Amino acid sequence: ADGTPVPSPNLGTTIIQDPTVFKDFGGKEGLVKIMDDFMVLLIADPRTKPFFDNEKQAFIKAMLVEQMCEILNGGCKYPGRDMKSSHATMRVNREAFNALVEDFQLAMDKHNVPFSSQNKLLAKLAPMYRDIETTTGAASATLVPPVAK
Ligand code: HEM
Repeated sequence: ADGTPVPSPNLGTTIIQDPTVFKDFGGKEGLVKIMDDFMVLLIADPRTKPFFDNEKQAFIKAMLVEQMCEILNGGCKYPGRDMKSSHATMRVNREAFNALVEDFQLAMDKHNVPFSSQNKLLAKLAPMYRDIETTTGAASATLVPPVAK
């Protein structure tokens, strides 16, 4: 009733109300560019390459754009799955999670997103480790359990 958007149940967090943050990301166009560079970094990074060097990268990028756009109150509606179910078939550990966050910071730096706005978004993403980290052991992008031939 007060005009506050209702967060999507799959978003994993609440949205950022301050509209200057979305502007600092260059709007949706800016997010598309950031995710393009982010994916390049993820594939160049040996810690994350096994997860992203596959045919799903375009889909994942598109989902990330919608998710970040909605979190930044950019008028998008994230259509993807929740964080727990979309990462449940992998073994993501703390190292892999931190590597992804580092690479995302590099991508945001490259696009001159002010540090304060980077941190506002990162504060929303950081608690998602609870749903995304699936192991305290070795990381692996192999489906669990293995798919029978
Ligand atoms: C805060 C951190 C993260 C966010 C916000 C995030 C977000 C997302 C989103 C929105 C999707 C698409 C969901 C869907 O399928 O509908 C996805 C899928 C995926 N994510 Fe993440 N993710 C994060 C961390 C990670 C990490 C640390 C890894 C591995 C190192 C990872 C690997 C993947 C992979 C491989 C998929 C595709 C899964 C599939 O479709 O089979 N993600 N993620």
